[in-house]
Amino acid sequence: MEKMLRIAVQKSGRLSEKSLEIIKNCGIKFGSDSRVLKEQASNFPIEFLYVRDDDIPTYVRDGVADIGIVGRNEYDEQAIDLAIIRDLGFAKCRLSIAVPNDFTYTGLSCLQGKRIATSYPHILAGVLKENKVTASFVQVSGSVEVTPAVGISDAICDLVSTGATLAMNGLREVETIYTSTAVMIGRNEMGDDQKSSILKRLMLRIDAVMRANNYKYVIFNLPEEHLDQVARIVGGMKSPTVTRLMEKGWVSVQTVVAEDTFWDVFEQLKDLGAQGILVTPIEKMTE
Ligand SMILES: Nc1ncnc2c1ncn2[C@@H]1O[C@H](COP(=O)(O)OP(=O)(O)OP(=O)(O)O)[C@@H](O)[C@H]1O
Ligand SMILES: O=P(O)(O)OC[C@H]1O[C@H](OP(=O)(O)OP(=O)(O)O)[C@H](O)[C@@H]1O
Ligand SMILES: [Mg+2]
Repeated sequence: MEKMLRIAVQKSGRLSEKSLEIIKNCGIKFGSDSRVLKEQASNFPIEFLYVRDDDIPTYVRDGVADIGIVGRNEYDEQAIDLAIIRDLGFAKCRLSIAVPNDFTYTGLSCLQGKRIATSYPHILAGVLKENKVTASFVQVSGSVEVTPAVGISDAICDLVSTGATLAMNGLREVETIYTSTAVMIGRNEMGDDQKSSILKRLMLRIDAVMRANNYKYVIFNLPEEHLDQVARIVGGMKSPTVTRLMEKGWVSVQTVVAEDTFWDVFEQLKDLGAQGILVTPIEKMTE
């Protein structure tokens, strides 16, 4: 019987949707009912385990799951020796220190002797130690932002993305101590050739999906005289594809452009007389 690679993903929360989306975009079919906590894909040798994110590093260490998707913050907080197989890039957030709006903050030394509420005592302890600050920790597993208002902490250290939760609870961010994205984790040694080869196949697909997400396919018309300049701006995968238009002196150019440089490139193309710029997403992309 063919072996299965077992992946642990968060059952519900900030990581769930994107974790499953990335695997679905690999053409892997699954997802019967959200109450099913273990299921197999119908067209790939992979089995899903839907659990709390805090449990994922231990499950992977103990071999309950072979790989898992967690926030890097959770992985570092638990300090379990595992391998980071890939940074998946989503669930971008930061671990920050925040204080009540009326707290006069001039630096980490202001926290000396204070009570700090957090769900990340290990990461926080490391930063305070480095800065020779001694504080007491109030360990809570959620709703950290409420603790100063109820008098059990003087400051907090929690995850921030938009900053809306801090603002709505009368807190202000004063120090970012850590930044995080979702990562795929696994044991340093899989210890099983069949599973290693399934993981290799899976990563080939995930890489193609991630690369595609970072690029756009761009088509535009251009006065031929500007082709050399444009080729320097848009390299494409090898070089741009150029076809002649019926109208004399004009060409159509097809290329790929990295998402994070897209608007810069767009402006330069406009300046060089590009017209009818069409931009489409790419589904899969290999090197
Ligand atoms: N506001 C945010 N924006 C982006 N990513 C976030 C945000 N908050 C948390 N994350 C990331 O998502 C991970 C899971 O967050 P979530 O709040 O869903 O966890 P949880 O409440 O501990 O869930 P669980 O019920 O599975 O234990 C965090 O460890 C972090 O990496
Ligand atoms: O800066 P923001 O965009 O407002 O996001 C920050 C909030 O998001 C996370 O909690 P989440 O909403 O996931 O709830 P939880 O406490 O149940 O984990 C985090 O713990 C913050 O409370
Ligand atoms: Mg959790």
